[in-house]
Amino acid sequence: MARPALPRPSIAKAPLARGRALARTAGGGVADVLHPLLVVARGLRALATAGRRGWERTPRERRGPALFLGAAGALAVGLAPYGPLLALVGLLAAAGWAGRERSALRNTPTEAEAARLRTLYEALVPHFGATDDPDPLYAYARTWETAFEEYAFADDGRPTHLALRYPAYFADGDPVARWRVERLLAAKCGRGREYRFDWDQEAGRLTLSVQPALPTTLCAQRFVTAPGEAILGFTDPDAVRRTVPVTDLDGRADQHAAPVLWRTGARSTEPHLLALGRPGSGTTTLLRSLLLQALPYADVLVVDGAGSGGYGFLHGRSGVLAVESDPAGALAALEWAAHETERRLVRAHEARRLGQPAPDDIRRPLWLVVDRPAALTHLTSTNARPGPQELLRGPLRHGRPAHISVVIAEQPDGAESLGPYVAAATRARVVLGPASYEQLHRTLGAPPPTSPVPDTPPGRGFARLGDGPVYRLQVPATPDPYDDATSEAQRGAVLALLPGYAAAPSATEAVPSTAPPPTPR
Ligand SMILES: Nc1ncnc2c1ncn2[C@@H]1O[C@H](COP(=O)(O)OP(=O)(O)OP(=O)(O)O)[C@@H](O)[C@H]1O
Repeated sequence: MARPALPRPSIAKAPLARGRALARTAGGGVADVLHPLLVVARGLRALATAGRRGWERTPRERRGPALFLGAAGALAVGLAPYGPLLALVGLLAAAGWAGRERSALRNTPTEAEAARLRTLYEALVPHFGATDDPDPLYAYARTWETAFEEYAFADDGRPTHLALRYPAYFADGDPVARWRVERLLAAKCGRGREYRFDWDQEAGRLTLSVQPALPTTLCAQRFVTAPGEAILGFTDPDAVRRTVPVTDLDGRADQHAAPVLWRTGARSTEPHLLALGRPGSGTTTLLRSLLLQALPYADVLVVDGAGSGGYGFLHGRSGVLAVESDPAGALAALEWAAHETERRLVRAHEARRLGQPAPDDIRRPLWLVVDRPAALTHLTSTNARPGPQELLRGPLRHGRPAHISVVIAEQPDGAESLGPYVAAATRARVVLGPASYEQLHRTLGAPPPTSPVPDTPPGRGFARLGDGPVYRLQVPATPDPYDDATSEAQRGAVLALLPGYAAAPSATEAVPSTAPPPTPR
């Protein structure tokens, strides 16, 4: 990328160099005198940040008691003889320790570590250096100490933390320029790990840190959510403000996890969801998880375009209108959904005209869950009936006022054939499994917060709701209970969430298997 030319210095070089040396000596002296103060200030800042993070991570219901305990402790210290003085000394000691710990990030590196830092620095010169800068931060003639402020290494010698300064003229607002630097650092620091890059644009500082894997020990269960809320999966504790109590696969209860919550319904700004993932990445599992969460308060209609059979366990359950996995039935179900959307809109409109509340038969939410609609597109040409895309249009366009949520799962190569309408109407997005930076950026509309890695466990990916931030995501395990490979514990967990069988006549009969007339319910 063309870098803007820098203004040429207007003063002579020798006086400039002398002045710079003088400034450096004076700066060094002042830094020595102020060093203890700086350590304490840095420690105070670290303590404040840790306190804020701890507070954000504390579940709301525990904040009251925590506040009470804190206030009681402060009162006890205030009333004790010499209490405030001792507290101040303690605080300064703790700040000194925290500040000292932080500066330990910059211990003298071993020879191998120094070589690694030198390699990193030199690799960054083409990106951060500029030939017309008279005093460049990055140049082959200089050393890494000029730009690297903090670093830490794992036992295997690979960097786990790096904080560096970059020049003001680097285009840090340009995602492509940033991505080039991130890709380079991820490659040089060691592939196969997930790196997070925090660009402090105001200070011109970039921090790289290795991200721990998201826990994969959560399985389907009754989550504490409001009607209309669905948990897409779980993310980093510091990425969201809310936590929910969960029980993990080992049966350990009383834990809290950070959910990525998707709000559906009439007030949702992202009423429909699109999940993309390569085969085996876990999109069917995500859909199963969402269906089990929706069933307590909504009717669901499942269209299994690929005919995977992964939803068979839902057949006949209360609230399950139909599970269609053969192409003809799938198209008929989509046609029914299109008519049902119209019916709901007409009924809502009538009620509004008469000044009455919305009638009961349109209030119960309907979830239209479509797994791999692209597999159905070939039917359009042979049957001369509207194809899945056209049939999805009504529910996608009018779903919100009609209380209809559409959830679509597709493979990345099939997403192209879904057409622009589906892409425009699905503002809640999930990408599961391995995906390139470009794919993630294109699908989510924003760069991922961490460098993508080639090997991810099933159900691992990224999620974005509308214009919000991009979250790392791990979907809770929700296997097909009729699959032989499913463990007893997971089978029991899924079956426990299923509603009872629908009383005869089954609601399934509401969904005809041929092109239907509008069906009043
Ligand atoms: N969140 C998860 N936690 C644990 N295992 C998972 C998760 N998601 C998927 N799996 C496992 O990965 C495998 C593939 O999952 P799934 O069938 O959901 O993938 P898919 O993307 O729908 O692929 P396909 O289209 O091939 O069915 C299954 O064995 C499933 O149990």
